[in-house]
Amino acid sequence: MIARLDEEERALALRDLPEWTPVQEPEGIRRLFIFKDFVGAFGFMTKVALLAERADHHPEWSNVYNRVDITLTTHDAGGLSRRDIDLATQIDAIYS
Ligand SMILES: C[C@H](O)[C@H](O)[C@H]1CNC2=NC(N)=NC(=O)C2=N1
Repeated sequence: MIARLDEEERALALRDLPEWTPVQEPEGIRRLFIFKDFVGAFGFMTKVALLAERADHHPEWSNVYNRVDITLTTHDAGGLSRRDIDLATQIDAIYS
């Protein structure tokens, strides 16, 4: 069972993820990614999907044309966990 981060752990982890915004219901973090066009957005989604499957940790996301809106939360923990932080870090690396 993966643990939900407490307030202090969450604050510390989010220092290194300045582009991600804390959200509630579900408790998690959210970031909007913008691309030149749909091909850019979908190529990014393909890479994230492979990462997510490898980590057995999956994003809640939506795509409209060149925009990808991602929320990371851990259903098994009922909130934000280390898995979300790890996946967000990997997603940022793909985007940059
Ligand atoms: C059985 C499987 O390992 C679990 O359901 C995994 C899969 N992917 C998951 N993804 C996310 N975001 N949260 C989870 O709790 C989760 N659990």
